[in-house]
Amino acid sequence: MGGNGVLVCAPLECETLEGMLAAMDKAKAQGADLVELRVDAMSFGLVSEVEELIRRRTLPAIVSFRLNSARAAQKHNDKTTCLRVLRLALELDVEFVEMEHEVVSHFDIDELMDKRSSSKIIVSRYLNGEKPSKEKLGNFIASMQSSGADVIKLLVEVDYITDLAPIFQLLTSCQVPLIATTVGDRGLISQLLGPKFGGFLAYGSLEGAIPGLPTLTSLKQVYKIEHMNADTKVFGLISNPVGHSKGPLLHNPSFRHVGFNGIYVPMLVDDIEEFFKVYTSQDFAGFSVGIPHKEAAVACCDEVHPLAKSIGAVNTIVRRPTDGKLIGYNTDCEASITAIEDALRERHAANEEARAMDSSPIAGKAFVLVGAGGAGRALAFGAKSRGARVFVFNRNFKRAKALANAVSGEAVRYEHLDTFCPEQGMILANASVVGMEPHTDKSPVSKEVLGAYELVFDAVYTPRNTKLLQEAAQAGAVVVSGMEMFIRQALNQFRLFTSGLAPEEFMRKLVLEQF
Ligand SMILES: O=C1C[C@@](O)(C(=O)O)C[C@@H](O)[C@@H]1O
Repeated sequence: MGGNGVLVCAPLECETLEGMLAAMDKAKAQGADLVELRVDAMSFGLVSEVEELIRRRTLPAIVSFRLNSARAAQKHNDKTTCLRVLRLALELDVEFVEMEHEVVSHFDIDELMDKRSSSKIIVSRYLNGEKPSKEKLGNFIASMQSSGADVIKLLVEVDYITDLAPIFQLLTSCQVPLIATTVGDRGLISQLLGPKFGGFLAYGSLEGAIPGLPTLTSLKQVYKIEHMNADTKVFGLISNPVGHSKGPLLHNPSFRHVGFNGIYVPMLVDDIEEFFKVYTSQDFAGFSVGIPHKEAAVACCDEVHPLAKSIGAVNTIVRRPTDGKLIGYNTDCEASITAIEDALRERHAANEEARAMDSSPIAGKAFVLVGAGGAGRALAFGAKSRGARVFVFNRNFKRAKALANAVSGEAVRYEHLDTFCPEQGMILANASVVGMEPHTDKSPVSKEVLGAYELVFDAVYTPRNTKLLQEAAQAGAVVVSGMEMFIRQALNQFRLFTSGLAPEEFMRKLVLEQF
């Protein structure tokens, strides 16, 4: 158990007794404080197997026998068996016994309550297909509370991250210990932020076992939720997809390194405008913005920094503590352009043809940009500000044209990308998602034309060495990984999040050693 009293619980669903015991040992090794034994998952013939499981448990346990699930219907589990198992668990004095509100009657609950000595009773309810308003959830809680439960649990299916807001409000206000857990990828932050809002426990899965749940190792090592308290400021990456981001691995340890009480979580957001309508509290203090929301983010801000405004894309938002206003910035532009400049300067210095340090090594060069989304806009404006001639390629030609016009550049049809070679020594920058995990066998540009480029940059950073960069290196170009842009944009973002702190050496070391 951590400093805030929050328990980390691993739900285990194995068919065999030995499987359950092995999974329990694993959960223990990965830092779980307790396990939820979903005994309805076991294909046991005898209740004696459950008895053995409980007796041989190596961690405190919740014994749960769900009847209200698709699996229960398949396995013909019935209420009589369920009650037998729960009675047995109480007789064996297991730490927690969980029963479903919609299955077990008040009469059953009373009977089971009478049986227990020190076990705590969790009464749970599964809500699917209903949009969970705060009122609705509150009503369920009130009726569950009247059963005399020690702990109440809500299992909610969420379609959008905004569905979690009423759950956070309830966690804060509920008078009885409350567990709120969710089903679906959009619910991930309910477990990561639960402890901040007063949740009784957080669920973590064994490596990769349950989609939508954080892993036990990430709860323990990345988020360290045991340190979280009501004052912890929430930061997050608003993106879709979001799972590829290394942001949580970078920002969370860095917050701890500088002693800043913050947590940085992935936020799988479908509609950014709706997101900011719902999450208005000062608890949600700052955001990174990723694909595909960077352009739409501009309109969500109350104030936008002039650079971000001219680019038309925001990748960083800070909620101003004094008045709650959302202020938008762009840290991608300087990050990507300085990464390219530094690599060229290094190359020129090595070749002893160094130019005057005060002019950009990009000045006057042909800058070929692939992708006209948020990241592409930042690169195009950055290149233009350094005096480059910008050529924009984008699958949607209209967007390519609009961006090219904005930077006095030229839009070229996407079909010509593989043969485009007006001169030698150009710079190529990929700002599209082509080549990003899981599509690592793809490259936006064929290798035959790469010899025309002096430098190739890829904004994709997962993987660090994309197919494009591998082929560019083979063709003799200087290559700059998106990881360099990632770290630089994150450093400035971190300064904005924390009002000036940025442990550069620490953050660079993390990226080098752990990613
Ligand atoms: O483009 C990126 C990458 C990012 O989306 C991420 O993957 O963590 C975070 C954003 O701030 C940044 O602009």
